[in-house]
Amino acid sequence: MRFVPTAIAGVTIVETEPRLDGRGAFARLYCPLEFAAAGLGDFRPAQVNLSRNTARHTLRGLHYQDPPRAEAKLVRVTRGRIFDVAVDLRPGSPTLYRWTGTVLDEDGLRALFIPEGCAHGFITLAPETDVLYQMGRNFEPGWGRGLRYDDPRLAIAWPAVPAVVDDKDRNWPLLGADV
Ligand SMILES: Cc1cn([C@H]2C[C@H](O)[C@@H](COP(=O)(O)OP(=O)(O)O[C@H]3O[C@@H](C)C(=O)[C@@H](O)[C@H]3O)O2)c(=O)[nH]c1=O
Repeated sequence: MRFVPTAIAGVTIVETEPRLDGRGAFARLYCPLEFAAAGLGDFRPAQVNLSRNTARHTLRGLHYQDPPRAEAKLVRVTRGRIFDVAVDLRPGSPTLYRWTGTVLDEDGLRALFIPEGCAHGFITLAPETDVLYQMGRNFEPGWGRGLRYDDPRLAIAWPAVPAVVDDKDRNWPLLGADV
């Protein structure tokens, strides 16, 4: 596996190194030892979730959880294509409130690791897009928090105008004027 850093410490593109043969390929997608060796901490997926998105330009996010329920996630696409975004919310971080984004598509061989303390969201770039998440923590209702995908203080350069957005995601609070 190859771990490619982004502009935000810990937010990491995880690439696989498939072994090809006459049948096709074999690829390792996750390994706790390799994650730890890459400096990503003790990421141990507790749940695996599927997000199925019917329409192109469906936007979900930006979602995070505060301590003590902060959660890391490893995100990949098994069908279709997304622009995947992480926002740094860690107090004291030199990249606080900065965002980074990358395209993930259905070859499934590239994933984005989002560490605890960062918000996450995506927009689909194709219809019928499936996003598979490995989550570092079990789902507990009531701990979910959000940022507005169109918050002018984040100024995320989404590659398309969102066509489908849940009311919940349209109504997260904007960041304060002091940010
Ligand atoms: C996140 C989650 C939701 N649910 C339920 C709650 C609700 O009834 C339904 C849909 O939940 P949501 O509206 O929160 O789904 P969604 O808006 O897709 O939430 C997801 O967005 C992306 C951007 C992420 O990063 C994920 O971690 C997650 O927050 O599924 C679970 O049962 N388990 C879970 O882990």
